[in-house]
Amino acid sequence: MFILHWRPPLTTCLTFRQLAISRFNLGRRITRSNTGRWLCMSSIANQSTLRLLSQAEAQRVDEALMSETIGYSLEQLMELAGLAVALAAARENPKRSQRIVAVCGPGNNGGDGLVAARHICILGYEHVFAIYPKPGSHPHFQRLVKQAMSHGVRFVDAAAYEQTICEADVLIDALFGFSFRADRPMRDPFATLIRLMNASPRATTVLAVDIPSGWDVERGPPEAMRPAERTASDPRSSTSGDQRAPASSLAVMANVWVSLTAPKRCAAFWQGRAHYLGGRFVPPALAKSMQLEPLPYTDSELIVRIDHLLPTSIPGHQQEASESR
Ligand SMILES: NC(=O)C1=CN([C@@H]2O[C@H](COP(=O)(O)OP(=O)(O)OC[C@H]3O[C@@H](n4cnc5c(N)ncnc54)[C@H](O)[C@@H]3O)[C@@H](O)[C@H]2O)[C@H](O)CC1
Ligand SMILES: [K+]
Repeated sequence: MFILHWRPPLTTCLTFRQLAISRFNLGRRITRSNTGRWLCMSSIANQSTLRLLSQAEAQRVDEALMSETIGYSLEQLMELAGLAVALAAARENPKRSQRIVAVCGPGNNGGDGLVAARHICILGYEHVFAIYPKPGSHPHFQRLVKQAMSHGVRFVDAAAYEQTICEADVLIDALFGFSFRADRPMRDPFATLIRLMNASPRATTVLAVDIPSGWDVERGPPEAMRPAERTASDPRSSTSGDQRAPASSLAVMANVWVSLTAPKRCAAFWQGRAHYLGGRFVPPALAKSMQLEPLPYTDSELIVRIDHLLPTSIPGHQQEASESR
C-alpha cells in the first residue's frame, strides 16, 4: 500500500480557473473561501444550497455566539451586523448625496439599524436620517442613539415621518427581525411606517435587515404578497396543513436583503435584486455544529452575495425586483 502525495502545480490551478471562466462562464461562481480553498459555487448550489435556519435555530445560534464558550457580547454582534448592513447599502447605492432613512424598530433589529445609520454617515453619506418611534429601554440603545447623532444621523420627529420616508432614496428596513410574531396583529406606528415605506415614490433601494419586516421567519411573506403559484405548490404554504394564519397581511416590500449570521427559512421566498450575508464572525466550530456551509468571502470583505446559493426549488424565486416592487 502506498499513499500518493500530489500537489497540483500553480499553473494547473490557474488553468482550471481560466477554463472555468472562459468555457463555462463560471467567473462569478468560482471563488476562494476564507480558508483559501477554491470553491465552485455552482457545485455548492447544486449539491446542497445554503441551509436555511428555522426561527428556533436562529435564536440558538445567537445564544451560542453569546455563550460563555464563545463570549461575544450583544453589543459586539450588533456592531458587526450594522456594519455589514452599511457596507451592503453603500455597495448598492454608491452616490454619497443620496438620502438614506433607517426605520428602526423596538428590538435588536432596530439596534442594527441604528448602527448601520452611523456607519453610513461614517462612509461619507451626507443625508442620513433615523426614524425610531419606540426606543429600546436598555442603556445600550440610548448609547447607540448618541453615537449615531454624534456622527450626523438626524433623528426625525413623528410629525415628519411621512415626508422623510417620501423623500428617501434608500430605505433601511430595521423594524423587525427574527423575533417577529407574524401571528400577532401589527399595530401602529409600525403598520403606518410599513405602508409609508411601500408607497415611497423615490426609493430605489429598500434594504431589509435580516428579514423583511412583517415576514414570518419560516413561512415568508404574508399570503397576500405571495405569487399565486407559490401558495398552491409550496409545501411551506399555510394551505398545506399548517393551521396558523398570519394575523397581519402587511410587510415591507424590500428589494435588497442582508441576512445576518445565516439566512433564515423565509429566504427561500426571495425575489429581490440582491441578497447579501453578513456573518463573517461565526467561529468554525459553531458553523460546523449548526451545519452552516463555509461561505466565499473574498479578501477583506465582510459581506458576500448569496442569491445564487439560496434554494431555487420555489417557482419564481429568481425573478427581478421590479416584479415584486
Ligand atoms: N445574529 C446576528 O448576527 C445578530 C442579530 N441581531 C439582530 O437581532 C434581531 C432579533 O432581535 P430581537 O430583539 O430578538 O427581535 P426583533 O428586533 O426581531 O423584534 C422584537 C420586537 O418586536 C416586537 N414584536 C414582535 N412581533 C410583533 C408584532 N406582530 N407586532 C408588533 N411588534 C412585534 C416585540 O415585542 C419586540 O419588541 C435579528 O433579526 C437581527 O437583526 C442582533 O443585532 C445581534 C446580532
Ligand atoms: K427587518
